[in-house]
Amino acid sequence: MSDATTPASVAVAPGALADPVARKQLMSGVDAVPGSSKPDSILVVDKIVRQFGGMTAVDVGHLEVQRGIITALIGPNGAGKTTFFNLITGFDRPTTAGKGAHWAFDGRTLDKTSASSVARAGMVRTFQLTKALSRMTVMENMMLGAQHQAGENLLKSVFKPLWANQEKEIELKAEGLLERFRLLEKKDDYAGSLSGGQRKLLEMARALMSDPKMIMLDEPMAGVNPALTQSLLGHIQALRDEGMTVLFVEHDMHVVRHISDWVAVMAEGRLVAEGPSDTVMNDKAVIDAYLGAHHDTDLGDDALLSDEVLEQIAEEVAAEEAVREGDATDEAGTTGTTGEGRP
Ligand SMILES: Nc1ncnc2c1ncn2[C@@H]1O[C@H](COP(=O)(O)OP(=O)(O)OP(=O)(O)O)[C@@H](O)[C@H]1O
Repeated sequence: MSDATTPASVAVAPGALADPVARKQLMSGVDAVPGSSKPDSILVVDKIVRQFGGMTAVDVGHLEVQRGIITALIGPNGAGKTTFFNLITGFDRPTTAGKGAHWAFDGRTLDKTSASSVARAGMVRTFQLTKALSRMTVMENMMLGAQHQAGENLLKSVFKPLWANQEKEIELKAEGLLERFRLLEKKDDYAGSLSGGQRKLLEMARALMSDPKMIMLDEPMAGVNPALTQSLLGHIQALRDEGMTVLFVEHDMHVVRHISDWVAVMAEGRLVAEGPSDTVMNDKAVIDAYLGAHHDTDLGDDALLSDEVLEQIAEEVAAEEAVREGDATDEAGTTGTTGEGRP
């Protein structure tokens, strides 16, 4: 848990955070430290640890997600982001289950809640199209997204005429969402025939069938061509502007910079930094987490390459050159060539 001062609790009115100034103002009182308290947290996570054999994939002490804004969860490969998503949505169990792990969504404890109950509570994640889903039509995929509504319940099937109206309603809702995501004319096509970007739109549309309060997107931009990127980003921002909370995992740092109101960073299973994107992406812990291993990682802004990092890279390059020169000199000594390798 952070030792940050708790900002005054503020109940955010739906839609109030469509205004960027309001969002900035709201988050300006929040300390940019891992585990900081938020004015109106929709998700609060405590002591979630997941070990695989002897390896700790996730070890998050405390994390709060602010309601009504876009939060990005970033971190290098293997940082534990997907495992963390799996844990809080009930698709996996923490090693600390029953031993201090606790998480609550919109005030409701989810520790022992199944994945479908988590979705019913209003926290819904997108899923990549599996082979089975690819063989279903776009509309069939949408109807699956509404599974917990009438029609799913076998008992109700006995009284079909009673809920047949609702089935029609669900279909209309699906059509409305498909129209919004420009997929309506594809509704009878196999989902597998969609482009990468259209699949992402379908994943989002399907998640919205259950009217979530928070949508969790796992790499929404992966495999999306530039033409659809802008449209996808616009859809994500529109959801936020309508009052939905968005939590997303993304590797594309340009995207993170562009749409995130807040960024949380994981490395080696832990939460290592938090804050507004411009602050976080200049944070030494973040730079170390990404650049420590991969100097060629694009963090979306050259400004991130601080003097310190540039100096470090320059030193490493100079050291490598010195080694190469040493090798060349050795070679010259044994073959009788000049330093430039010419006889
Ligand atoms: N089922 C599993 N069994 C064993 N190890 C696992 C399992 N799932 C994840 N891991 C390990 O846990 C660590 C965290 O993986 P995870 O996929 O959560 O990271 P990530 O941050 O989502 O990475 P990426 O950005 O590459 O998707 C990795 O070392 C991974 O190999």
